[in-house]
Amino acid sequence: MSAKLIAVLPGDGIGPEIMAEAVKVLQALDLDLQLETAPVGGAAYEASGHPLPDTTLNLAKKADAVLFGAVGDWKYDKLERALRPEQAILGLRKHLGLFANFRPALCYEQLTHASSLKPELVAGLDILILRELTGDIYFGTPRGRRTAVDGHFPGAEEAFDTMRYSRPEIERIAHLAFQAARKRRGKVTSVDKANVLETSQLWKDVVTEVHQQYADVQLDHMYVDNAAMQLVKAPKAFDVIVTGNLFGDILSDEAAMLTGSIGMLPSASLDKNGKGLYEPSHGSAPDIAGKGVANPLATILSAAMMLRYTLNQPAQADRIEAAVQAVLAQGLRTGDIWSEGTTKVGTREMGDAVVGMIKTTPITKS
Ligand SMILES: NC(=O)c1ccc[n+]([C@@H]2O[C@H](COP(=O)([O-])OP(=O)(O)OC[C@H]3O[C@@H](n4cnc5c(N)ncnc54)[C@H](O)[C@@H]3O)[C@@H](O)[C@H]2O)c1
Ligand SMILES: CC(C)[C@H](C(=O)O)[C@@H](O)C(=O)O
Ligand SMILES: [Mg+2]
Repeated sequence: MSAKLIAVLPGDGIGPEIMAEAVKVLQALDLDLQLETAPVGGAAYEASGHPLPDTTLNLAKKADAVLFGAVGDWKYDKLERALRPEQAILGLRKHLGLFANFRPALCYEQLTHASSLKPELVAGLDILILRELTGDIYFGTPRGRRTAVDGHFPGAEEAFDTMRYSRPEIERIAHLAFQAARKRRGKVTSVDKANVLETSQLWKDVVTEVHQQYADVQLDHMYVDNAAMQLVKAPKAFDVIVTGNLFGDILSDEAAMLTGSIGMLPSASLDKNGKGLYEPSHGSAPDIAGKGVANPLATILSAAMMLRYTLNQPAQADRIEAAVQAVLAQGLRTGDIWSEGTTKVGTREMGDAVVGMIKTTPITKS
């Protein structure tokens, strides 16, 4: 069988630092992978004038899977929107049809005390946020600037975006949510703002209809403001949360803190055939970039998701996840998850420790 092609897109800020560690981990597994790196985001803009050059997009399309770091930097905030680094990840999601974003929030036993919540609230936490990724106000048109003709300030400059969802877009993500719940604890919470937004009312109606095909799964609906509150009040009451693009973006960052740090939250963004892009849920963290202190575990765990979901190597994914847990059990911590009595290490040391653990605990190939 020929080598699987992985597009490696490190990006900006801490992106190259965390990606180097994930690549080391993949190389430590005895797998037939061909890793090809390409610029993306601000790095690509500097090199070629566009955050998602055709060469990078074509590599991503051709590859069996994409491993993505992070993009963005404050210095690009004044660029016209189409040229900003964030358009690279939005463009990849759109062009590759990556509509289903799985963001599992797991609180590892060793990190119970790293969460900003009381340990008993997060101990054993295992929830899955399923975020719709190619619709909603992120991609709706029209959008832009204009002169207000009504409202509180007619004649004033105003900006507008369009929130939209179509029935099939909601149906396909709802099916995935119920199917995921079947393999877990059998409960889906659909999060919306149907008390105000028509988009959300359609979301709620369609999720309810699709639920009729999954009588064995429990379905609850929750408004997003309440969901934000319940996530910090009683996070373990959730199993699968399914929601739209904007609410999912916000709730997944909130859920990250239940696990100890945003540096722990991996993600998989899948198309209808299971092909995917894998990236940490966090951004390029310009405030700590270049210092060698970023937590590489979300990216390393994203590589594990890639092995499980797209490359059909579940045993190798297990191996990475077990190595991460073993390293945490040894007491190694990057600054974001450090607590009294543990050992603070940098990005590279953390990656080296995971690689070392993988090499000393080999398993049979899947
Ligand atoms: N998918 C992506 O590429 C992606 C995702 C989110 C934000 N961004 C972009 O990243 C830039 C910075 O955004 P932001 O500051 O709002 O969010 P961020 O996620 O980059 O950082 C938020 C906070 O979390 C910390 N943090 C993030 N990742 C960390 C890690 N691995 N280890 C330790 N600490 C970590 C940062 O230091 C910062 O204090 C912006 O340009 C934004 O648009 C990109
Ligand atoms: C960088 C930005 C476009 C992106 C999003 O909003 O989807 C990020 O916050 C994420 O969560 O992946
Ligand atoms: Mg986000």
